[in-house]
Amino acid sequence: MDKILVVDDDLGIQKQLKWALSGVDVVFAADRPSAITQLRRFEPSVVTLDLGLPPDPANASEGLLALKEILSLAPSTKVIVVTGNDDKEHALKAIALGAYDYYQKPIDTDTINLIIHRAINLANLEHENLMLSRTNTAMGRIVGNSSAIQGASRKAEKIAQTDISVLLLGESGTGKEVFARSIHEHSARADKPFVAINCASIPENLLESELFGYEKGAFTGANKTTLGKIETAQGGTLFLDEIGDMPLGLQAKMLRFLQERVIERVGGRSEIAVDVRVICATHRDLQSMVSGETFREDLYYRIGEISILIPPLRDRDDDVVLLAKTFLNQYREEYSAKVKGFSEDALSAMLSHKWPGNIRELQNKLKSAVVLAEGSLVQADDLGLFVTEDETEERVFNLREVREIAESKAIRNAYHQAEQNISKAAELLGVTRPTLYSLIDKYRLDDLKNQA
Ligand SMILES: Nc1ncnc2c1ncn2[C@@H]1O[C@H](COP(=O)(O)OP(=O)(O)OP(=O)(O)O)[C@@H](O)[C@H]1O
Repeated sequence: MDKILVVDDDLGIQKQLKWALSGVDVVFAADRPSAITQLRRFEPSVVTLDLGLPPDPANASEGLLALKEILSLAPSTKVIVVTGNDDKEHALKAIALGAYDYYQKPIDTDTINLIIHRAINLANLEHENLMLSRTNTAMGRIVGNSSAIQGASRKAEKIAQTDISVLLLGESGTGKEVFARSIHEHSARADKPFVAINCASIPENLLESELFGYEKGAFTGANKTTLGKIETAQGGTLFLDEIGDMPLGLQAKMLRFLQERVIERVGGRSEIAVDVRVICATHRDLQSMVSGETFREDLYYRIGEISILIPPLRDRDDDVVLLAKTFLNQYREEYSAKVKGFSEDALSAMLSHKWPGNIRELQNKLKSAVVLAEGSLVQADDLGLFVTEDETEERVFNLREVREIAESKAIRNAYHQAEQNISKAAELLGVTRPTLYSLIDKYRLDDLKNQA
């Protein structure tokens, strides 16, 4: 239920508003300090604030101070100031300080009801927008909040508008194909084909005809002329996954295609012009392959006019929780399962696991957990993860560092357990909210601060 805080020392007005505001959870405060306590405790989306508060009810100073404190603690709160009959000056001052609206006494129930409900709607809308902008990166289908993934998506979004050849680098299962598709979908070629081919999964002798196509009679079994992947992508985007596994012989033919934008089918004699944008990906270290002469240097520079490093899951802060929730919802529907969320130990285990198989590993673990979970919460056990002692134990620098790592981890856990609510997280950790904020600053847990 929507919560509103009424700050007024007049008990008559408190009562009047309590009756007037049906369907809303109303809490009260009669002075500035208790208003701040209630704000911290209930986090109302809307506050009505009488500017004439004790100890100086004849003046607006205490009310204006309360307004400043409320907005600095919870800037998205919609504060409606209530002023004396002819006190327009202070009302305008309050608006200049960031109040959402003002209302002059005497209170007319219908009007104030309308103003309050409009403020509640706006606050809810802003909250929804904020949630959406957090879960969606610039590139739409890429789920993630961390600065690492946001940086990669911003780069991809800019590149999408051009025809530059892109090289996506990253470990297996980090989402290179997802990025390639997103770049295609955000490009002018979006309504043309996106054709993907994995160079590592096709036997060397078949890869050439798979890519370039073949003429009828080119080899035994070539009963009819067949287009290759490059031609099928005409006008669109060709995604060459695992380019590092392309045999050296074929690399030369690929280079010619990239330089001249023409191909010859296997067994063919004529050149065919193709207009495709090429995106390559690999988990290999192409630079050292170039040094070891297993990858052509000229091809390396041609495919990697711009490269984007897709970060491993372990470097994406709390994205693992966001992704896990997304996949949980997806699999729950797919398998008509009953699980609703994650237990504390499951969250903890997911946050400390290193995810060598990245997002694909997370998906696999979640699929079986959704099927195996007995209760309504997925447990660490269901994920095949175990809450281990801190994995950094083997490399201890000093006691300060140990404390810092342990505290950061505990803060992250509490924050997720409290569903991103800082006040609740502080309660779980047994510290005050300001102390938690200063710890977040101290340990540079910036992503938590941005979401708070
Ligand atoms: N940021 C993301 N948000 C949502 N789903 C994602 C994200 N990144 C990857 N996935 C999902 O994770 C799985 C693995 O991604 P993908 O196949 O793109 O990885 P990859 O890096 O190309 O792997 P490989 O190198 O093994 O081919 C896919 O099912 C994909 O849909």
